[in-house]
Amino acid sequence: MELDLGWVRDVRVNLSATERRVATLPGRRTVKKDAQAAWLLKALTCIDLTTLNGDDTEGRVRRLCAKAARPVRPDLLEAIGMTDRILTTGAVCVYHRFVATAVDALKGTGIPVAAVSTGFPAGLSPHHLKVQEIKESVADGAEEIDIVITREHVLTGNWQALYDEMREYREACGDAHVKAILATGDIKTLRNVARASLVCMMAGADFIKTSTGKEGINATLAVSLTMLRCIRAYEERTGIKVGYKPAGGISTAKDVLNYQFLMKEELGRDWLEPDLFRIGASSLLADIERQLEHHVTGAYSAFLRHPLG
Ligand SMILES: O=C[C@H](O)COP(=O)(O)O
Repeated sequence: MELDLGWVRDVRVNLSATERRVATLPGRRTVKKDAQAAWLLKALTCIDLTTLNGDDTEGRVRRLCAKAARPVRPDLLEAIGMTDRILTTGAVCVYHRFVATAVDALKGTGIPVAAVSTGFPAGLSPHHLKVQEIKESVADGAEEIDIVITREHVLTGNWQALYDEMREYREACGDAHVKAILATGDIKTLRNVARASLVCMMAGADFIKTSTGKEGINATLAVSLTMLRCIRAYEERTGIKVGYKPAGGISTAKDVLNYQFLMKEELGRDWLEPDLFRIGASSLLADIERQLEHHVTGAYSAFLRHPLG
């Protein structure tokens, strides 16, 4: 849609109400036993299994892809009666450099590759290079592109520049889905988070995503509540369902359940599926597998028994 500056400027966020709402969530909601295993298996299908490190190698990316295709040990799946289901993570997320490797490693699995393009994580490369990077990631086979916005546009209130940038990224993605990373830890206020969320959705983002995982503060429940309310408002006004991806620091089964509860309460059942919900995480899968093992055997295993990449 066109940029609706009036809507962007009118947005307000009540900080204390937001904090109160999310503070009560972990105490109010809990799931146990079989229900917990089911929620965790659902969470697993929404993970963008991620490696975004300076020391990434083709070998690590291939190992991560193998894990994405078979995320839970076969004996555990058998014990919980899930052997007839094809369970995979939602995507594998890598730097542009490793897109072709991941596409090759995931051939035949149906798992899409997500690329962090546009000069991730700071997003301060020259604009034409960022657009070019998106095009090259798509040409290498990425079906999803995670772009990073220019935080300066938000911090200076230049909503038109943010909108134009996002529109160009959207266009460069072609048929690939685009997730807009707001880097919420950098843009300081919940009001900025809400405004940036709206602008990115107006400019065509398929998903809005909290963080790169590299900011000082990454995904939080308060930021998530703010972004989910914007997604809800956007759907009410346009009929378009935009997806949500919290990312960065979500590493335990307990964490992810809280995000799932929030999604269900705020947006409903549709937003618990991978087409509208992704979790950007590098180590969460290991804890989910540990919890599933505990569910089956009654004992916790050490993290070293759950290598990812
Ligand atoms: O988008 C994904 C994040 O970079 C992963 O962050 P994490 O390593 O804290 O799980």
